[in-house]
Amino acid sequence: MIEVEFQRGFPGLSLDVAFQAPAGITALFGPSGCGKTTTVNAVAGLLRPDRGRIVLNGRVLFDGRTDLPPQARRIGYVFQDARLFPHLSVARNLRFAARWRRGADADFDRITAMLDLGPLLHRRPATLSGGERQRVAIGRALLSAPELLVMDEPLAALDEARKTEILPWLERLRDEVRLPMLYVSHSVPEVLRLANSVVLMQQGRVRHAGPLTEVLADPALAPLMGAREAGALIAGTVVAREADGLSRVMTAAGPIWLALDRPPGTRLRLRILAHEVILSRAAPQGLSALNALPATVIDIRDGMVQLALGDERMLAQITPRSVQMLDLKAGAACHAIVKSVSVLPS
Ligand SMILES: Nc1ncnc2c1ncn2[C@@H]1O[C@H](COP(=O)(O)OP(=O)(O)OP(=O)(O)O)[C@@H](O)[C@H]1O
Repeated sequence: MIEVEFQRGFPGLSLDVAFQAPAGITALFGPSGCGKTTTVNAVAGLLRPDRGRIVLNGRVLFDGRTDLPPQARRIGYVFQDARLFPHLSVARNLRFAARWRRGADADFDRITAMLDLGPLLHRRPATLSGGERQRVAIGRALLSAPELLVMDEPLAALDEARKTEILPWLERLRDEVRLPMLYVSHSVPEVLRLANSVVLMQQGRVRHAGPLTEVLADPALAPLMGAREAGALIAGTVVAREADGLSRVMTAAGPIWLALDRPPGTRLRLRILAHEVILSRAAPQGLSALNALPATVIDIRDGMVQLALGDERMLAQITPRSVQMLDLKAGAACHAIVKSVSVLPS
């Protein structure tokens, strides 16, 4: 767990930042110039706050008295450009990061296997693709045995094909390495695919910090991620393939049937946008939509109905006239009819 709280003034912007990030990927998200890079630099020890307190797993990195230098903070940093040593092979770039550590050989084998770096070990950085270079940079950061991984727009310099190539590795990192990771990004698709939590930043301040699912399902916060993005992000697992070819996906909101070809056990993230959900007070009958889930209204605001479905939250975009016709208010029982679901790998 990383605990961050600091202030730092610049002529054009004063930063006043506070959030905590547990294990998993926490995206620092916000418009250009809102202070994302400055924040991760303060955490990594590359920028000195005016005041504050930064604590990693109970260890003070910075406060009024302590100010550990970057190399003593146990933080792995992956920059936009990989910054590998050009004259060293991939293997030597990797070994360099672990050079002082006991147990480094076992880590070398484990991390090389996890990121499938074996075939690249004898190559020089100049002969690698941008995506391969970033994979090596991630491996190098992990080999320093960090307690926190900081990634500042690690995909920003890559073209779409290379981004697509590296995303599954970042997912693997998220699911297999139990580290807190701060991930700076202003790409909504990247955040949706990778993040567990989000720190939403605006003009040097934290507007909200919390689980991604909570941000997307909150009508007040979702617009900060881009108006089109309001909706739910629900975790599910494929449990069965039905006789008619549809897959049954179990979620905390209930079972959802999807036309998918994934084996049972596959974990997914399901994205259900607010404008793809319609509401009905009675259990719907005679509808072509496959998925109608019992729900309870939590709140109605700005044309959005916020719903509870078991432990999950969902949004439905709705006109004031429909709110009136259906007599919807907080606490009302209804059914959420989901017209379409997009599936993100998890
Ligand atoms: N060394 C500095 N000197 C003066 N001002 C600075 C300095 N570093 C950061 N700032 C101020 O902080 C602002 C935020 O910069 P920062 O790079 O953290 O934003 P960002 O959210 O990462 O933006 P982007 O998405 O474009 O990378 C800058 O626009 C600038 O006003």
